[in-house]
Amino acid sequence: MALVRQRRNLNLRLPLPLPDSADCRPRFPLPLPSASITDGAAATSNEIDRLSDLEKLKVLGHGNGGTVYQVRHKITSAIYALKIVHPDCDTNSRRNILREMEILRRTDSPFIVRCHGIIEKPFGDIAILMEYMDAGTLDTLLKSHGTLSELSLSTITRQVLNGLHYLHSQKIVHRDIKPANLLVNQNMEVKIADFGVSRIMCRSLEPCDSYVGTCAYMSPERFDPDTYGSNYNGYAADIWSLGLTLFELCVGHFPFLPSGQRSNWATLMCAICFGEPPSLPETTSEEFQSFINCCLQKDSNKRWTALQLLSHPFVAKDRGSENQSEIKSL
Ligand SMILES: Nc1ncnc2c1ncn2[C@@H]1O[C@H](COP(=O)(O)OP(=O)(O)OP(=O)(O)O)[C@@H](O)[C@H]1O
Repeated sequence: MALVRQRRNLNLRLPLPLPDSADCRPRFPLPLPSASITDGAAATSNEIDRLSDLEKLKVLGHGNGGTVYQVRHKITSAIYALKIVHPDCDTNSRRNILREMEILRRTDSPFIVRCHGIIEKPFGDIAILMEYMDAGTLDTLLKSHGTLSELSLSTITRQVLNGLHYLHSQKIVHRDIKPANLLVNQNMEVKIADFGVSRIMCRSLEPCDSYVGTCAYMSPERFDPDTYGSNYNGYAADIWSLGLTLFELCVGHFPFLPSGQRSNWATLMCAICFGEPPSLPETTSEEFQSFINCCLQKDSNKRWTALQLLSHPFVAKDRGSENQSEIKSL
């Protein structure tokens, strides 16, 4: 039975806990992780361990089981994103947040959204304090600014690949790569977020339960492992999802569906498993078409890894300076 994620607007009545409650102490002493990385994230004290030190400014969005707020640290005035999950959320949402906490505690990369603290009240709310990404997600960018140029996509791709290569080297599979889970800031830094359905692999050939994540971005081997690569281990599936994500950011609609058309789960699954992988319009460069082709190999064994893709001509050339003026206009 597929565990396809559904968005729900939960009625979350979540006032921040009262000041100085001993219950608000984090179970994991901060910093989380080491503060030695200089990635442009807001400077943080070593211990932001009280929700009462944070002032809510606005709601940034709602996810499964929780709400993300923009908050200001009252002492340093630094701005963060705070994800609060209500204790009454369903078991699935609670499992997802615990998984997300576990992964955020382990990760330390400029290409992964940084966690500045995890604050838990026993039997109460769980809050994750993250760096604030001030330009939203690639999904919101697509909706507000339209499709992205190849130059921007190349810069975005390099960053996401670096993030995926880092995660995969740590034996973490994301399992839900899509535009809405790639956060972006005004410097056009792109970071992977939302580890709610991610998985830490213990053994390299361990199979992964395939029916989690967002159905539309799932790879053929997640539906049919025997036909499309014998063993679903998740790493290659992240690359497939990246390919579809870039495709969507380039053409403006989900690749397996013509613009504006909606589909059900079964139709999508048939298109992914039995149809040809989508091809980019001929107006795009050969390099980009080749890159997408390397990501969207239906046989997962033929799909390139994140490390291999980092040397693909579409991303290998750093066009950062060329890209600056374009980025500023976004
Ligand atoms: N670090 C952040 N900086 C800025 N905005 C953020 C940050 N984290 C999340 N958001 C915003 O909050 C929204 C909700 O995020 P959240 O991770 O709770 O859920 P989601 O990814 O949208 O859904 P779900 O977790 O159910 O898949 C995001 O879509 C994004 O717009």
